[in-house]
Amino acid sequence: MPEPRRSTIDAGEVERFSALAAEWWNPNGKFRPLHKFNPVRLSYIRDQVATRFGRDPRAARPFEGLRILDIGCGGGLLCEPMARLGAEVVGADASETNIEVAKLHAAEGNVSIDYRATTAEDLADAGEKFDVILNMEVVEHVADIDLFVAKCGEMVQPGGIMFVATINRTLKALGLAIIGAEYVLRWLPRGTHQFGKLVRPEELEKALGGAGLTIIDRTGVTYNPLADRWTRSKDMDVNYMVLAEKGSV
Ligand SMILES: C[S@@+](CC[C@H](N)C(=O)[O-])C[C@H]1O[C@@H](n2cnc3c(N)ncnc32)[C@H](O)[C@@H]1O
Ligand SMILES: [Mg+2]
Repeated sequence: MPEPRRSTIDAGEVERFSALAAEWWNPNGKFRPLHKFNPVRLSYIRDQVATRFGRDPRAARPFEGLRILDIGCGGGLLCEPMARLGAEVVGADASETNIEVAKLHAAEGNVSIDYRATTAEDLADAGEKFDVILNMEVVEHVADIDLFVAKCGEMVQPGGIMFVATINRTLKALGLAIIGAEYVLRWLPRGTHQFGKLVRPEELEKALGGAGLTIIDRTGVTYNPLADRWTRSKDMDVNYMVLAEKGSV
């Protein structure tokens, strides 16, 4: 008998996000933290993509001609700005409800995005390729991180790049990102993050390496309570982002 096909879907996780789908575009709702992350992650993505692909970040549509996959796109908080920067965007999420919300919002704003309710494994197995993959706040919610990263890696064109944002598995992250954010400040619903599923940078690096990608940049993302703003920092103990590249040979 053939082995059952491995899947990246953790049904409980996908269900939890589907149940909150109406909240995606509410800047003060359950996804407020993602809205608050947007300025820092967008400026990082814009600057890195511009550098790696030789674009002028101040141009009106610097991402023209680039094909971008936003995997685990949720309501499309990153897909829309990517499309506005000129990219051809595929937004994919395992939750059909999220994709419905994302499609409606893009239609209201007249933004063109190819939204699909699917997984990384199905896209990769269909032979899809991208210049840039955004893998933001997803790896800590999948069932099989090595498979997920491997399938995303397969879809990166030689010379292409993948951004990964997640939360480190440290005691500081347990205190700030779980106890602080879910129980004390109530920024996120309780149970959003499970400590055991958080991802250490070296684990991510190993999974990326197995997928033929090398980390070329890394940054911490930390909260500044006085400014109520997230900024880049050297501290990768809690939230962090890495940029990985697939060699062009
Ligand atoms: C925390 S949200 C991040 C949304 C978006 N990337 C952002 O940062 O604004 C995680 C998303 O990943 C999706 N997801 C979870 N497991 C997935 C999988 N195996 N394949 C694709 N999407 C998945 C969930 O449905 C959810 O929308
Ligand atoms: Mg998360």
